[in-house]
Amino acid sequence: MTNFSLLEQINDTADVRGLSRDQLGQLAQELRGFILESVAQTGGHLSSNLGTVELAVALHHVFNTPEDKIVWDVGHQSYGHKILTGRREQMHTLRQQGGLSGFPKRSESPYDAFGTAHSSTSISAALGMAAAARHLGLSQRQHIAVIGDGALTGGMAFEAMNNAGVTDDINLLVILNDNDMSISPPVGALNRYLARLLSGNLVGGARDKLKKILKSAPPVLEFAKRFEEHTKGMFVPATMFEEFGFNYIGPINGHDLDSLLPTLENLKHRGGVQFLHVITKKGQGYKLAEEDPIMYHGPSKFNPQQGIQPTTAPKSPTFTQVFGQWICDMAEKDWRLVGITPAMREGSGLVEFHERYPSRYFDVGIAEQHAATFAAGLACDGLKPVLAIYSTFLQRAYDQVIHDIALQNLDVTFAIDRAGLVGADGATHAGVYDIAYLRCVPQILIATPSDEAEARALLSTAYQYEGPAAVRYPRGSGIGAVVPTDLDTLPIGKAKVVREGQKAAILVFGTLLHASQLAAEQNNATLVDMRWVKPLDEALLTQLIHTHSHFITVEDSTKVGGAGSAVSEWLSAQGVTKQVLHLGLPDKFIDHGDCAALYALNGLDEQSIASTVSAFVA
Ligand SMILES: Cc1ncc(C[n+]2csc(CCOP(=O)(O)OP(=O)(O)O)c2C)c(N)n1
Ligand SMILES: CC(=O)[C@@H](O)[C@H](O)COP(=O)(O)O
Ligand SMILES: [Mg+2]
Repeated sequence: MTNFSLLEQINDTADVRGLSRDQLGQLAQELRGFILESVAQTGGHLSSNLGTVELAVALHHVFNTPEDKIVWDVGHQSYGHKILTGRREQMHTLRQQGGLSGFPKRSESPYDAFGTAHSSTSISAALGMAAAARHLGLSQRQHIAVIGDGALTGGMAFEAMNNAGVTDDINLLVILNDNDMSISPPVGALNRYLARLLSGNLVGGARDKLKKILKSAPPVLEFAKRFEEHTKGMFVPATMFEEFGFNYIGPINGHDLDSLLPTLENLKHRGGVQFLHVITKKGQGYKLAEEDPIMYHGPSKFNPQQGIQPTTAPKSPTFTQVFGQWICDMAEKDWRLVGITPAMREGSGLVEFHERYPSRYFDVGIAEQHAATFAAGLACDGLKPVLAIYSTFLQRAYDQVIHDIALQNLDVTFAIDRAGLVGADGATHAGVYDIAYLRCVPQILIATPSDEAEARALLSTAYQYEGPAAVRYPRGSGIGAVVPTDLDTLPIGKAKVVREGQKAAILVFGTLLHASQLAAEQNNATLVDMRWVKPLDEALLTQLIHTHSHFITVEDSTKVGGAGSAVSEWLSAQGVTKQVLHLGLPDKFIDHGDCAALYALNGLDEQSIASTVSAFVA
C-alpha cells in the first residue's frame, strides 16, 4: 500500500494550486500509485490515466479550475482529474451503479466542464465555451481541450480546428497528449506526421533543403544563420497546426513537471489560440501497462502485484469472438470480403482477421463516418465490406448509413457489437438506439440473434444478402450455445417459433429470448424468436393475429421507435386491434452499473418479465 499522505490533503484544486514544486512532484507520484490501486480494485481505463498524471497535476496547479474549463477528450484519461477535484474517496465506486462515472460528467462535478466519452469532441466544446466567454465578457477565462493522438484522427477535431484558427479574441489551448497509441497502435498519415514532427525530421528535412538552396549564395547563408527563426518562418513549412492558425509549442515531455509547469504558465498568460504538443507514455510508471498498453487499456479488476492473469476456467465464446471467428471463416471462403474497423480492432474481435488477412483489413482510425462511406466505396467495386462497429459509435455515421449506403443499396454488412446495455461504460456507450435509428431507413435489413449460433448464421445471411444488412449482438457471452462451423444462412425475415401456446404471443428480438422463457411457460404463451426487426415475419404475425389476443414484444433496446413499435405499426396497418405490451428500455439514459442488475432494474430480467406478462395477460 503506497503512502498517500499528501494526496489525502487535496480536497479541491485550491489545494493543488497552493503546493510547491517539490510537493507537486510528490503529488504526482502519489496520484499515480493511487490510480493504480484504485483501478486494480474497480477495473477501468488504466493505461491512459497513468499517462496523464503529470498533466492533471500541472493543469490544476496552473489554471484556476473550475472557473477555467478543462475538456478531456474521450475522458477515459480523467481519473487523475477526478481524484484532484474532490472525488478521491469515491473512486472505489467508479463505474459501478450509483458510483462515479468512468468519464467526465457535468452532473457529477463542477470541475467536469463537459461530458465526454465519444471521442474528438473536446476542441469543439472548448471552442464553444471560449466563444461564449468572449460573448459574456469573461476575457480572463481559459479553455483547455486535452486530446489524444488517437482522438485527433476523428474528423470533428479538424472541423473544430478549422473554426478555431480564425476565431479572434478567445482563449483556447489545445493540448495534444501524444502517446503514440490509440487503443491499438495508431494508424494513418496523421500518426506518421506526428512521428516526423517528434523526430525533428520535418523541420530538419526542410532545413537541409533550405541549406542546399542557400549554398549557391554564401552571404545569404550567413544571413540565414543569424536570423534562423526568421528564415524558418520564410522557408520551412510551419507545422500543420500553425497552418490551422494555432501557435504551436512543443513537443515537450508530458511527464516532466519542470517542462509542463512553466510552459502552461506561459501559455496561460499569452491567451489566444494555442496548441501544445505533449509527449507521454501510455501506462507510465506501471511496467506491465507500459509494456502492454492494449491489455491495460480497460482491464477488469486485477492484482497489481501480479498483473492481469490469463483465465484458466473454460468460458463460452463471447459474441465478439463468434464474430471474429466468422469473419475469418467467411474471408477464407470469399476473397471479396474486406473488414473495416474504426480503431476498435481488439474490442470488435478483429485481431485474428488482421493477422491472417492484413491486406483485407482496414483500421481507418477513430473515424466512423469515414468508415461507413469508405465501406460504400469498396462495395461500389464489387467487394463485400464488413463494417465491425459498436452500436454507440455507429450513431456517428448515421447520415453515411442513409445517404452513402442505404440510398444506393450498397452491399455493406454491419456487424454491430455492444448492442443493448454495456455495463460499466454507462449511458454514453449504451447500444440501445440502433434498432430505432436503423429501422426507419429504407432498404436495410436488421437481424437480432438470440444466441451465439444464431449470430453466426445471421452474419452469414446478412453477408450473402446483396444490399445493406445489419446484425446486432451484445457485449459478452450469451447462453453458451454451440456454434456451428458452417456458413449456412437462415431465411431472411423468417422468425422461429420456440414454444406454441395460446392467448398470448411473446415476440422477442434478440438475446432476451431466454429471459422470456419463464413468462411463456407460466402463461402458456407462444414464444417467438423474431430474429429480424426488418423485415418482420409478416406471415407469422398474420397467423398469430388469428389465434392470439395479447401481444408482448421484448427487446434490449429503447422502446421508443424500437422493434415493438414496428410490430404495433404493422398491427395498426392491418387495422387489427390487439392488446399490446412493449417491454424494452425506457425513454431515459441509463447510467453505468452491472448489466444484469440494470436490466433487472428496468424490468427485463426473467422474473420481472414473467410477472409483467402474467399481469398483462390475466
Ligand atoms: C467516437 C468514438 N470512437 C471510438 C471510441 C473508442 N475509443 C476510446 S479511447 C480510444 C483511443 C483513443 O486514443 P487517444 O485519444 O490517443 O487516447 P489514449 O487511449 O492513447 O490515451 C478509442 C478508439 C470512442 N470513445 N469514441
Ligand atoms: C473509452 C472507450 O470508448 C473504450 O475504451 C470503451 O470503454 C471500450 O469498451 P469495451 O470494454 O466494451 O470494449
Ligand atoms: Mg493516444
